[in-house]
Amino acid sequence: MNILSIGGSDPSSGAGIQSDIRMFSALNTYTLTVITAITSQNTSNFGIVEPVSSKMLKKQLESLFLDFKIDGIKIGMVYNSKIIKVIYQQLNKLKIPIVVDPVIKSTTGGKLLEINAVKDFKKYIIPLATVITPNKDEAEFLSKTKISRKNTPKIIAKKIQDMGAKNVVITGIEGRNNKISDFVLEKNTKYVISGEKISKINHGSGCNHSAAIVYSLAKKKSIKESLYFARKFTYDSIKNAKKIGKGVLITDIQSEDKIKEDLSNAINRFTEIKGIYKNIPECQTNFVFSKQKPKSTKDVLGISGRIVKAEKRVIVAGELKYGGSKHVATALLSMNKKYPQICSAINLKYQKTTISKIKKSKLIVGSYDRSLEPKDVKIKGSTIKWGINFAIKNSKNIPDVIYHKGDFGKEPMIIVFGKTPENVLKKILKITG
Ligand SMILES: Nc1ncnc2c1ncn2[C@@H]1O[C@H](COP(=O)(O)OP(=O)(O)O)[C@@H](O)[C@H]1O
Ligand SMILES: Cc1ncc(COP(=O)(O)OP(=O)(O)O)c(N)n1
Repeated sequence: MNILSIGGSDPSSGAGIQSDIRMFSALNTYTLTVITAITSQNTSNFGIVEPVSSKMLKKQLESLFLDFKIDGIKIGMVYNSKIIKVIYQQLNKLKIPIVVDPVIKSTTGGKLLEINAVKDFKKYIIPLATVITPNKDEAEFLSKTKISRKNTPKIIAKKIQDMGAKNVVITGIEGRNNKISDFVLEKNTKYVISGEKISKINHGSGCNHSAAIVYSLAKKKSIKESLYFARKFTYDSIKNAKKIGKGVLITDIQSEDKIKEDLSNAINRFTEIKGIYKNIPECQTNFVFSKQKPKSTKDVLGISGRIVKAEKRVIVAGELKYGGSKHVATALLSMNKKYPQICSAINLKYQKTTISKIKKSKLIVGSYDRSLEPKDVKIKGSTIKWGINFAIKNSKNIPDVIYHKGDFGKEPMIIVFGKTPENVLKKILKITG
């Protein structure tokens, strides 16, 4: 799939064209780009803007339209009237989804749309939009109306829809109980998408949101499905935002490929630890790594077979697959529910020597006694969940390791937890060998 991003260059790659390339790549989508303006900005300050000429803009667009099948277009920073008019001339006959992110001011205070271009923005760019995604301030600015009890988000969204956008999403409306909501006016239907507000000031969430919407629309999903997808995608990107520069955080997506790469590297290194075969239990070992906010074992990457003992070596039997692990993944899900930063785990053979090494190292250890398992837990088969929750409850801090000594016919086990497979590996190195 090919998606075209039309917008400004942000050298810090936190927003604009460079951010879109990162996001579409994380979604395994080829990004075509047309630059409207070059900006100088970083995570703290906004410098200057140099718009490209109309001729340059037109040539960029023509060169792409002549060569590629384009499945969707995202429009970000357009800056001035000349740019706006060229975009309109080139795009107004297209029949593919177009998402407009009306960027007016950057988080760092930079001007992304000239004030004397606002009229043309409304006249030419807004009517191109299959979906337009103003944040609350942008919606108030475009509609010239402050959101209030009288002037509800619906009234404001309708004003923007009347300018020609087919569907309007007003993002980032803050509510009570740490909630943040997006108000949607889809043709004649209205609804609200609400969720938890992450307390991070970030660069790029709006760009990611509109990028994810166009990606999903280009995959022929409905407006509603696309908005829910984009909301989750953006939430993950904010959750995973990193302090790369000195100022605001830069949003990022932990791509599935990166999860695979990290887990695969850690598994390879695990198999090379001297004498590690002594730590493989009878039921063998699995090593898992989850996506952010995993909901079920389907969001946890693990080995579809196991890491097995072959005399004095260990070998990986099976492939990395989401849903590949049941037991270790279930233990991780219980831990992650309480401590969302914990996304990786491995199970090892229970040995008294390992437990005493764990106790000597500074790792935090929790345990549970399977003979205390309530009957209904046994019947429901939710032993692991019960055990991990029991150990968490009885530990003041996040346990690095949880073990149980088994029960009649049940093998004792140690599970090592960490934020990443690399983090788990570091803990294993402290307690094995
Ligand atoms: N702090 C936050 N926590 C969770 N979601 C957020 C947060 N800030 C914005 N969002 C969501 O991210 C998406 C992009 O919105 P927003 O960041 O408001 O756009 P913009 O960058 O244009 O201001 C929306 O779905 C919005 O609700
Ligand atoms: C070139 C460029 N385009 C867009 C923006 C807006 O980024 P930001 O201020 O972080 O806002 P959101 O991406 O979160 O809407 C920019 N700064 N530069």
